[in-house]
Amino acid sequence: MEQTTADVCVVGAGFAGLAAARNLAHAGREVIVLEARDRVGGRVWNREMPDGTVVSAGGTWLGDGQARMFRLAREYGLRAYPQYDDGDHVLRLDGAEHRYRGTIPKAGPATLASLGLAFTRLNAMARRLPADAPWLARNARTLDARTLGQWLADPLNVPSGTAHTVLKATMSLLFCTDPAEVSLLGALVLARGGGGFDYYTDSGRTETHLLDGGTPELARRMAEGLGDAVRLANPVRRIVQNGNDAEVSTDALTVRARRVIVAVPPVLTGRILFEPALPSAAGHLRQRMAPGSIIRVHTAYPEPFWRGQRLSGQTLAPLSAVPGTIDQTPPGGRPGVLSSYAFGPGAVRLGRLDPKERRDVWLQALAERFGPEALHPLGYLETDWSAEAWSGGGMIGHFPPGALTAYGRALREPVGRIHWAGTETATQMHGLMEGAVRSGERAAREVLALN
Ligand SMILES: Cc1cc2nc3c(=O)[nH]c(=O)nc-3n(C[C@H](O)[C@H](O)[C@H](O)COP(=O)(O)OP(=O)(O)OC[C@H]3O[C@@H](n4cnc5c(N)ncnc54)[C@H](O)[C@@H]3O)c2cc1C
Repeated sequence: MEQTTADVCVVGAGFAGLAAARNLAHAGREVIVLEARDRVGGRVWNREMPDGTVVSAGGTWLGDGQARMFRLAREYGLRAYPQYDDGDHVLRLDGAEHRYRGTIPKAGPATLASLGLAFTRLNAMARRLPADAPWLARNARTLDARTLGQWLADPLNVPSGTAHTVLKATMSLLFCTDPAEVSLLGALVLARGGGGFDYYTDSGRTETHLLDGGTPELARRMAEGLGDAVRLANPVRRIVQNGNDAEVSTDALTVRARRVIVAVPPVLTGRILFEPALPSAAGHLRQRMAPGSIIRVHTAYPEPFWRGQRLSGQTLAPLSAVPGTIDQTPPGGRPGVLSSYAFGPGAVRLGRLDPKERRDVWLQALAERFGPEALHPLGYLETDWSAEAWSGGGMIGHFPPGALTAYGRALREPVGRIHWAGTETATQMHGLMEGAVRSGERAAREVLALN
């Protein structure tokens, strides 16, 4: 067993861990980053399709408010290019196809009024939350006892049935789970950090740019800058705290450090043995913050043929097996790449099919929107984030009812020498790559303030 020492040991080399390590190294601290996978990036991942096209299969788009991500991309020499946005988006509802541009679907005045009312009410509730301590809001218990699904199902909040269908699909997309599993208070925490739900649900604000080479290339370059400090294929099994330092152990290595930053998806802290055990709130909170299910499929075609039909490639079909699609064609324009998604219970159902059957269902769903050309891709690549052992699902861990008011204080509160990072701990841009970077920087500041 190799033994080594560092000022700070960072667990996890996603954007949160890398941002923390980078800032600590800049401040002159000796850092070691232990990463379970044989690659860095965590929930960002570049994968090669059968035709050789490389696609970003996890966190991909930057948008308004992702200033740190844009800055890091510039610093590490990566160009941001705009998302293809010409042509019509499509909303498929009740067997009808509504083409629209911009953010507001043409879905009838009652539906639109209902959507507007719901967003106004949700945003007003979100704005009233204290960003750092939503569990202290005056009505926190009431909000936390209710699910997002219950709130959406109340006709006083969402009078139109069609609007309910759209909102339920949109929220399932955001949390990758049925809104019945998400605390209303927890959902508002996400909204609060982006300035409102309309930010997270407006691709014209959240998905404005991609990085040439992909966001995983940015993570790779950040890790390269840290040199030998990043130790891949080293899942942390145990963290022992004693009087003077902490001992962080993998199967092959023990790092003795004065401080530890744990930057793994919250629920995966349950795989680490803490000695002494974590205080009950810290453990219980993380056990409850499970991620949802998301299957993402990339299909490559000789060219982005939908653009010829004056379609942007962006579609929402709440009742389809594959509710969402977006154009992810590389900047050169060839091949044409569509990224499509199944979320929550829909993704779980599709995951049960055998691969051939799932591919057939998937391509058929694309053909309903884009025509028969969609049935014959050059390449087809599935990424099921639930099958990723070191993510356990995606896109983010959510708060179930009761968790925030009972244990929320433990979200960022250090436990002895252990500090917490990860996008789920971010107060701003929570759930996004920007939130991950911000959380890593915050954890680094905590450590620097102490030593
Ligand atoms: C399909 C998908 C699409 C997304 N789309 C977008 C998008 O377009 N824009 C956007 O901004 N965000 C998007 N996101 C969210 C974004 O990817 C995440 O918010 C962000 O990458 C999380 O970073 P993190 O560092 O907090 O966690 P992670 O990236 O999960 O990093 C945690 C790291 O810890 C490692 N780890 C886990 N356990 C251990 C252990 N015991 N020992 C050592 N290492 C361990 C993991 O391997 C991982 O590398 C998307 C996510 C997914 C899954």
